[in-house]
Amino acid sequence: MAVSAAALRLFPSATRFVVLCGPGNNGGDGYVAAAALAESGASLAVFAPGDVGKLKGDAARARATYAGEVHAIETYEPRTGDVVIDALFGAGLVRDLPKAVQEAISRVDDRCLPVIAVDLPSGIDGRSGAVRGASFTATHTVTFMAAKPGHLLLPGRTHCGSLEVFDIGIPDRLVRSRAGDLRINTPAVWQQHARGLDPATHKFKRGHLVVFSGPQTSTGAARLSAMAGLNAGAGLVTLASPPEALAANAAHLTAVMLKEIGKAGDLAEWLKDRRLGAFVLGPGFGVGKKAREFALMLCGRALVLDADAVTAFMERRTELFDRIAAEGGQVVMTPHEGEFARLFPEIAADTALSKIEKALAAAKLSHAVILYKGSDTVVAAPSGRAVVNANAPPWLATAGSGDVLTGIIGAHLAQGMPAFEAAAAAVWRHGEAGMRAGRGTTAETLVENIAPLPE
Ligand SMILES: NC(=O)C1=CN([C@@H]2O[C@H](COP(=O)(O)OP(=O)(O)OC[C@H]3O[C@@H](n4cnc5c(N)ncnc54)[C@H](O)[C@@H]3O)[C@@H](O)[C@H]2O)[C@@H](O)CC1
Ligand SMILES: [K+]
Repeated sequence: MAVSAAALRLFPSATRFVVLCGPGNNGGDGYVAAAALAESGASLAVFAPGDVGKLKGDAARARATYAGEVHAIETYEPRTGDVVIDALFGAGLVRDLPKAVQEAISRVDDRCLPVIAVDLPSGIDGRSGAVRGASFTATHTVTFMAAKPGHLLLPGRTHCGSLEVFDIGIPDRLVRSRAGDLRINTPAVWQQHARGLDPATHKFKRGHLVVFSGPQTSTGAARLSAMAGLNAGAGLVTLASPPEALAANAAHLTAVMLKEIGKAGDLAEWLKDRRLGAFVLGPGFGVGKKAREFALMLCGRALVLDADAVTAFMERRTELFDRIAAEGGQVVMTPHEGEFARLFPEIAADTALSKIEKALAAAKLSHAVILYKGSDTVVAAPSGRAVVNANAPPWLATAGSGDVLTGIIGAHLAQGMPAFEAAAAAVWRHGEAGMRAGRGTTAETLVENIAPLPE
């Protein structure tokens, strides 16, 4: 009923609704929608692959509700004015689409016909968002109970069009028990921890964030993180700079403070100050021994390891993971796809795993919260909790955008948020900042558009 209502609402001027029904319960949903459309008086045609007699159980009962004729899918010739209702495969897709279905998809694509997908666009794997052989690209998708990973993870998300989640009366406790510790990243996930941050409080209580600068010729990335940290609410931000980059940094800083930290010895001395609440290491820092030394010294604190600080451990990751486990700090790592593959090559190469499962495996192995970046960023904790982010506009993919994100995480850690919530809230705020900054945003305008945490 929800599918037929969406079809009539979205395409009142359709000359014909074409319902494509598959061999399982997704097809069953299609027959129920077809019966409802027929009852409304709409012009209608139904096509199905293979032998309809094979339908079993609920799908067979659903088939019986539709009294009209069912044609072989091979005979479907798309016409201008058709609106396709794709009820071929949903949650039960287990392998690549059959040839006859792939051919029907390409005929529909050639005509650029609008498609309404039932549950998932056929061809999209609901668990991973992967395309199995081919897939419809829907204008609108009607799913039931809850969004599935395949609606949010790429490339699945780009095939769904607008997503409608229709409540079919399954109790929330059952949905939650099946979803486990997986959520869409909304403020509800971390707001409880954000509420504790009182903006009226003393600047030391709002947390002191330290960002490490790279050498003289690559200082910009760290300054972006530092500025983002300040705008995101850290009370104090200090840029820790090697001596040769002090002048370059000083020329560009006002509210952010500057401190000379050259060697590991300087850092060891400075770390005695427990008011230093959180640390950002990696943006523009340089890949090498110094990055490793600094990171290992910081594993017991609240720490974001990004970019070069992630890559630096490519061949010596056990050293880092063991230290994180031993020191028990609040550590967040923020790899993009390339960095993820460098640090977790065996996990990255496992094609059976979804992005969520990859992030969870990496979190477990590293003992850190993993923020696996992309337009479908996943944040995963060693405990098995995970969120998928969905508010990021595509124009966030701009130079320096990741450095801004890192700074926001740092600000949250400095204010005492636990690592998972700090990372999830930062991804969300970063997405919001991108929306506020609008198309054509640069990293600088992104920093200016970081809004206060929602109340
Ligand atoms: N609680 C639920 O599970 C609900 C399910 N519903 C509908 O039921 C659907 C899931 O039903 P099913 O589990 O029957 O799964 P599907 O209808 O998605 O497909 C399963 C059928 O297709 C076959 N199949 C899978 N991949 C194939 C491939 N590549 N080539 C050829 N055949 C293939 C399977 O052997 C099986 O016969 C959902 O997507 C949704 O539309 C809804 O009616 C609401 C409630
Ligand atoms: K479908």
